[in-house]
Amino acid sequence: MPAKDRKIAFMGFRSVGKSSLIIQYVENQFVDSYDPTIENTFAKHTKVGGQEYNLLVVDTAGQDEYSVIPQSYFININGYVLVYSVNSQKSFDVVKHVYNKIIDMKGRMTVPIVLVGNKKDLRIERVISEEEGKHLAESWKVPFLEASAKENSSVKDIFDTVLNTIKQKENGETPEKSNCTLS
Ligand SMILES: Nc1nc2c(ncn2[C@@H]2O[C@H](COP(=O)(O)OP(=O)(O)OP(=O)(O)O)[C@@H](O)[C@H]2O)c(=O)[nH]1
Repeated sequence: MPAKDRKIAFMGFRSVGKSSLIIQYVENQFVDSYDPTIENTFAKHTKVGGQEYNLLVVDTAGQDEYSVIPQSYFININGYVLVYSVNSQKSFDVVKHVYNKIIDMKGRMTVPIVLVGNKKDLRIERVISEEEGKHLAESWKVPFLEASAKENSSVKDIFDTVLNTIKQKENGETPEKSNCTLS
């Protein structure tokens, strides 16, 4: 099977760790300093479920509730990773705004999205429980993961999950449908 070209965008509030998750995945390193992103694109060749991918990852400038999302983030993007950090209520609120904007532009049924709660290593500072994240993802009917770029926890899972979600949507499956049995 030839490698498939896929492009995904990471979105969410400032400083939630979008760049850190991507750099951990692409370069296997964690940088503790904070350097706000304007926009970056990273390339990585990967294999998920026997399928090879030429993956492009767009690291966006952090959004807030007032951001107008550039048209380019809606064109030629196959899937979205929406990130909040578990120590920030504001980032959890902003991720809902970003979701609504994507859905307005792309339509609920067609758009592959994964919700990620990052910085799960910050146990004492946590203000968003895992249950709250799970609940939000369930209401959107999208996969949910908690991760830590710092501890390299569940980072590869994010990318595997978004590529699998894109594949399911392309095959016309929903997670519920693909699990159902006919009697
Ligand atoms: N403890 C902890 N800190 C993290 C984690 N991920 C990122 N950080 C830190 O959070 C800060 C912001 O990380 P970035 O990756 O730059 O966040 P961003 O979402 O790309 O930020 P913008 O470019 O402003 O949108 C940096 O100081 C990181 O070192 C994590 O999993 N745990």
